[in-house]
Amino acid sequence: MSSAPALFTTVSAPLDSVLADDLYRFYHVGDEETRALRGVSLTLRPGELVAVMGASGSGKSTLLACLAGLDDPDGGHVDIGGTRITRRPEGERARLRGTRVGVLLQSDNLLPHLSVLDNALLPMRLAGKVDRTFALALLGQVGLERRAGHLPGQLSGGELARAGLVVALAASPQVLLADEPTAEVDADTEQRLFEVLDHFRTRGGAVLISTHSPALAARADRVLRLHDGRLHE
Ligand SMILES: Nc1ncnc2c1ncn2[C@@H]1O[C@H](COP(=O)(O)OP(=O)(O)OP(=O)(O)O)[C@@H](O)[C@H]1O
Repeated sequence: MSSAPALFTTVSAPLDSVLADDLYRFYHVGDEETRALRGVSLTLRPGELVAVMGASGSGKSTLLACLAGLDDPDGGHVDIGGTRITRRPEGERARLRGTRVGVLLQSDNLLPHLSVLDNALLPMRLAGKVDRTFALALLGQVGLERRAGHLPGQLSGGELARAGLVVALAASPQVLLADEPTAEVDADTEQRLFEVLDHFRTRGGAVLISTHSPALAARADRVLRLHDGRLHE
């Protein structure tokens, strides 16, 4: 499986894949203020895999959501391949994500009434490039070829994690932003998922993951640590 043929076309992005400049995000619930991000800056370049680690509640999911343009920071901005995603109309953000960014959130990416294969074909349809052979090859790479016709509710937790990654990568993005892609999977499944990330990185994709897994972080090019809303390399 790890010696799979080159699945991803080589990405050539001349600019930083992701540039985050001085991000602030404060949440307010009643009188309670949570300072989730306090001046976070980072760059993610083509062909690198960066892991963000930090205690539960340190702001990792908030950072990922701001990078993906799913949430707006209160201060600072994010550029994807030189294009601003922060505080842009939702249609523009969705287009940018659809063409350049694969997003894998903690709550999985799959629509419950579509088969695993149809879930993988959906982002391709939105990006205007349906490639069933590629979708099946990706499913094969994560060992899910025999689950293509199953509904998400018929998969195990580890299988769901693998299918979610396939959906995030289906439209051949330049950037993958994945929030704890190996949460709640066993060591073998983590290895399979890493191989897919590594393959994507080798072909020039830029990967940023949040993780609690020291084993996964050890295989990243860089590890960033979030503590009290600030990043430390
Ligand atoms: N929508 C929200 N409203 C209010 N507070 C929030 C909201 N989302 C997150 N928070 C708070 O912001 C802080 C950062 O949360 P976040 O989910 O980014 O942390 P995390 O590092 O991803 O945690 P975990 O590792 O447990 O997933 C936490 O204290 C959380 O309670």
